[in-house]
Amino acid sequence: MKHITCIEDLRQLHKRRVPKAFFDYADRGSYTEDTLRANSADLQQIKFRQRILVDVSKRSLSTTILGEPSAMPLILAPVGLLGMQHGDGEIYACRAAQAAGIPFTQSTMSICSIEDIAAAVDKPFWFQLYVMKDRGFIKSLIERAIAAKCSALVLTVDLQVIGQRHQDIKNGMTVPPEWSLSKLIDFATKPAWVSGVLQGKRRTFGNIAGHVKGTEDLTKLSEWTASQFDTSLNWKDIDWIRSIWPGKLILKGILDVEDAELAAKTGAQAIVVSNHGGRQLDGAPSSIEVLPEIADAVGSQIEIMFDGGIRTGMDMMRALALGAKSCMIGRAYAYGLGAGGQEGVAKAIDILAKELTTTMGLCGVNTIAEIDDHVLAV
Ligand SMILES: Cc1cc2nc3c(=O)[nH]c(=O)nc-3n(C[C@H](O)[C@H](O)[C@H](O)COP(=O)(O)O)c2cc1C
Ligand SMILES: CCCCCCC(=O)C(=O)O
Repeated sequence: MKHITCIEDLRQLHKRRVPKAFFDYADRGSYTEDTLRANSADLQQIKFRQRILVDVSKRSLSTTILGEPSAMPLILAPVGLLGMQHGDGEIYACRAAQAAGIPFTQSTMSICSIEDIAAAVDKPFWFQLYVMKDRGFIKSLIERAIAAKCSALVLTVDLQVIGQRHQDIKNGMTVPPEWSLSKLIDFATKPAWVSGVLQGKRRTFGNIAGHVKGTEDLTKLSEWTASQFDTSLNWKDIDWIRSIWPGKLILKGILDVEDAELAAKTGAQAIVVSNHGGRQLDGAPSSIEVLPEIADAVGSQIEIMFDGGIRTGMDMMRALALGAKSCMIGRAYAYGLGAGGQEGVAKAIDILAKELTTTMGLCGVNTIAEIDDHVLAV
């Protein structure tokens, strides 16, 4: 990893090492991908104010996230199928996050199960929930997260209806998955990836397989899962979740001020301003475009997390300056995982940390708490 200097280097290595279907699943977005592109493009347009001759010798990235100390204002976002980017990918990503002193969020749609991760790491991690029609199963999933001592529940609220990702269909990432000669050849040319995945604990959705009747079979499992996303999910369901989950609750996928105001009234501790990394509502604004108005409206009532398009520490600084208390990354660490397992995820975190600390120094700030819009050029 010596010559890897930025997240784009990890992306290129991921692309070489992981079969195209899984690389594209991580990399691409929904429909025209306008929102996917806008996430990064809008961040990059924001310019900093360079400040000089300020003593920046005592810079620190340390902060708190939901009242807990964190080495930096960064969280690994829930990313489905990490175990297909690298065998046991969820475990390696969680270990890298914990070694760096930041939270890791396990997706409902993980390959490793909640219990697999809990048995493999020392500290609590966060669990992300997709609410499915089978509420008995969802109740049992929340109870499993409680038993595993997960320290926050991230309820994703922007995937009741699934945005189509054209490239997944073209690559046969469908229900059931499609096989082709070119796909088999692609797999055959990635022996290190194949052996890593074969050595992994599981190769299907670990949280779901076997817990619901018939889902031991891969086709049935994927059909059941695809049919389970619940379009009837609404604000009243938050009360039901809160009646089962006693801990910290985060609502992820908010882009609208009115929704942020409703979220602040639910008793949740945080929201994530997010458009699901441009994978859902194509044509939605970039996350950074709506962050300032949401932060103005509810920032004093509820903790604000941000994601969408973060590829550099400079992007983190921009989001912090516009009202986020912390940032989540999805692709940036998924690229690291595909490129080099735990070491690759650690590299992604380290790249962002170094870029953020450098940017702070050149903008004349020493602490995360000092970052606000005075670091931006107007
Ligand atoms: C491959 C992939 C899978 C994802 N799976 C989930 C998921 O299971 N649950 C969820 O809430 N968000 C999921 N997301 C969205 C991320 O949590 C996050 O919102 C998004 O990646 C942020 O944008 P970024 O990738 O530009 O950092 C996924 C994102 C990617 C790239
Ligand atoms: C059947 C689609 C499930 C998608 C789950 C993972 C996810 O959120 C993503 O963005 O991909």
